[in-house]
Amino acid sequence: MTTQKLRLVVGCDDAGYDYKEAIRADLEADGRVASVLDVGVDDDGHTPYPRIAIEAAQAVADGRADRAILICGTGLGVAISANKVPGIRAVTAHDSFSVERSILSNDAQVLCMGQRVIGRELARRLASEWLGYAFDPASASQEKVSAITEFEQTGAC
Ligand SMILES: O=C[C@H](O)[C@H](O)COP(=O)(O)O
Repeated sequence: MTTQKLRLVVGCDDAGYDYKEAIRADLEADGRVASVLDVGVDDDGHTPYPRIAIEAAQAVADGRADRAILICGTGLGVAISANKVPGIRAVTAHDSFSVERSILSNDAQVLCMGQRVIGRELARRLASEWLGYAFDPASASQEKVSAITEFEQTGAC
């Protein structure tokens, strides 16, 4: 369980707008959430997904937010884009177990989902479940997450 309220970012392209809006409303009403920064798009937005995903990931990497949820058609393009920001671990996950392990195994700060892939209510439920997990830096997974960071920073691991 998370113990401190999370500062979140949400973002999408036009293919993910409806789910982003629904999830943002859920997050804003959730007592586990301290704040929600919406980096777009809005209801007539056509910003390409890489720009939205990178802006959201930079907010996390800069320490302005703790985590982000990104929605596009598949959840793939936003994950690829977010992962280009140093320090970011973004995953695409559409099932409960993967969402859990994205935090507990991978300490991933960014969850990506696809509006053209899963149902709206499942996406909302997964977002809620995701909020409830916290990575344990004392766990055996820390060493593996650290190896990712080491490679990113030094080119070796
Ligand atoms: O990963 C990309 C997303 O699914 C995006 O919403 C759609 O991208 P496309 O228009 O290039 O297919």
